[in-house]
Amino acid sequence: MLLDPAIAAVTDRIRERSRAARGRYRDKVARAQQAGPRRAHLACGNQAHAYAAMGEMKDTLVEGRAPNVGIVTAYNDMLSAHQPYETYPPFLKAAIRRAGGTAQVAGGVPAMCDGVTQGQKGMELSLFSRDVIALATGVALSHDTFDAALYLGVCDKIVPGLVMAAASFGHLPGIFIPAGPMTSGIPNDEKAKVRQRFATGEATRAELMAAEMASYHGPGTCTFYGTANTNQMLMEFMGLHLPGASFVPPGDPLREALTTAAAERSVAITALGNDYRPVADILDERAFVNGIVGLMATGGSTNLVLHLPAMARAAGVLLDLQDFADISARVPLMAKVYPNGLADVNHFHAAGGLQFMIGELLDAGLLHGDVVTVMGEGLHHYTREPRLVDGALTWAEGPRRTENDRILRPAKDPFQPQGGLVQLSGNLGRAVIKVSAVAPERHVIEAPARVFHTQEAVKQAFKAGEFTGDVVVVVRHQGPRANGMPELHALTPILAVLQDRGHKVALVTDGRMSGASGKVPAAIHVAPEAADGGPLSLLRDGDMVRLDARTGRLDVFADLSGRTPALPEEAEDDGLGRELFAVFRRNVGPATEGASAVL
Ligand SMILES: O=C(O)[C@H](O)[C@@H](O)[C@H](O)[C@H](O)COP(=O)(O)O
Ligand code: SF4
Repeated sequence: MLLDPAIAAVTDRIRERSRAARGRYRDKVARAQQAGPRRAHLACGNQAHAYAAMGEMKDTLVEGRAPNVGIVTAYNDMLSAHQPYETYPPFLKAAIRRAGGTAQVAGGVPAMCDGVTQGQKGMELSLFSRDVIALATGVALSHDTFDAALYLGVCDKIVPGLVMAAASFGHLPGIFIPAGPMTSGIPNDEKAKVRQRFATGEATRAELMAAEMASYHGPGTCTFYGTANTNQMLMEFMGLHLPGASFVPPGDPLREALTTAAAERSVAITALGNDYRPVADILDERAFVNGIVGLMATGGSTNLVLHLPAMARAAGVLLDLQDFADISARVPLMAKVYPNGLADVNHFHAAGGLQFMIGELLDAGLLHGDVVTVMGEGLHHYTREPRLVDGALTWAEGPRRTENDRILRPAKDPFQPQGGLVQLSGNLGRAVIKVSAVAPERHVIEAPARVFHTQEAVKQAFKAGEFTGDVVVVVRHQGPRANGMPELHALTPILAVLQDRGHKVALVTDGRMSGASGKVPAAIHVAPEAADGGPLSLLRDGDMVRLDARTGRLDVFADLSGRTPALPEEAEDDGLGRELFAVFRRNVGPATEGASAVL
């Protein structure tokens, strides 16, 4: 199928914009490749230290002919999605040994659960933790004894941080290994309703706790289509998972077979063999365009509008918000998974999932098919789904029709003709809004502003009954330089209550929202941020603000000239590590470029 002209034009524009940066990147990768097999240039002492504790693998390692695979793991018990990784390293090592290689845990990386820190002080470290993960992965791989890497990570900032590092070590082949989604609990929508009833005092704390525990009830990724599951989609659309690996639950025999297969594949695609697949050959402008197409077609998390530019820049690919806007304008919304609908990722997967979508989008010419992937040449590999036949893993032709058109639709008969994310611009700056989860009649909101500097202040105003009509809630000084750009998802229940009362409600912030945020229109990632003197800092209560997702405008109808910028209250260090991240706040770039302090 010929590539759609609009997708081709965006790709050409990115390729042209990135030409110099991508050239420098490819030169760097070539230098690393010329250094030859990764251990040939290490001194005896370096190698002795590296292998000292490797037991039966030691001789093979010293001999130096078998591929050595570095495992980078984001295991911890705090993220339900990462808890299954506890047992992965010995399992992977055994599989790699059977495949003729050796393996070492190169290092661990930190992982923050945004569900644990949501609405708490820790959330101010969340976005910066992505860069910390990239740095920690760099520390792990800097031992430089590896011919390939396996990346164990699923959630919000973990996959982006790992990809930033995998691209930086682009001479190494790399495969991302997921652990799979939690089995379905109570519907996400039911949980959200109990939260709203708790916010209005109609539900007890005991009822709320029971609903939360019935929603988040076991190992695996939370089942809403938030940032973590959007990451899983990206890893298939960009060719860094094995096909169909994303949504097989932990403990399923197919899960174990896919993990084994990824281990075996990592041995097969090193420079020591004859199917060398370095990450640098996979992560080019076409892979990132394919990722953005998947983001739009699935109505994925707004956080990827921050993460993808940082991931791409690590590979010498320069993305702009206009690239997202142009792809969103061309790609249909094919999936309705919470918060965009009532289904969860398990239902989505059962309806046909990513394999159905990739097939549809390839047939529609909306994806680059001629790409390099860890599975082989071409994205067509990702239209196939894994099966266990007589105990053996095989890939079969994936579904070519949806099993549930209330969850998943063909590209020719989508839920919406355009993607879920819209760029806004106007006299308040640039912003992003996720419209796939917002009712069409709420795509334009014009109302008086109420201006706040913290989420807590909004909650206090709600409790005091101060919201009695249409309102644009402005929460400023939440940008990367101000306090690390936290998610303000804890405001969702009270904003939804106001909306359900019949008020026109919108949120405008230089902060961000969760991938699980949904039905209330929110203009987020406003840049320039208030802490950088952006117009948000000049807003006052009562200013008339208009958020228009149809025309892509964000404006205030007031003369801001002559106003003095409002400064936030000085935040005090709180014993939760805030002071350790001052260097990130000082050096972080704008949200429009991915809000990174390292790239
Ligand atoms: O971007 C995301 O997907 C969110 O960061 C998500 O990972 C986070 O955990 C939410 O807070 C979960 O939703 P609740 O807070 O509503 O449980
Ligand atoms: S999806 Fe969010 S809440 Fe769930 S484990 Fe991952 S980070 Fe935590």
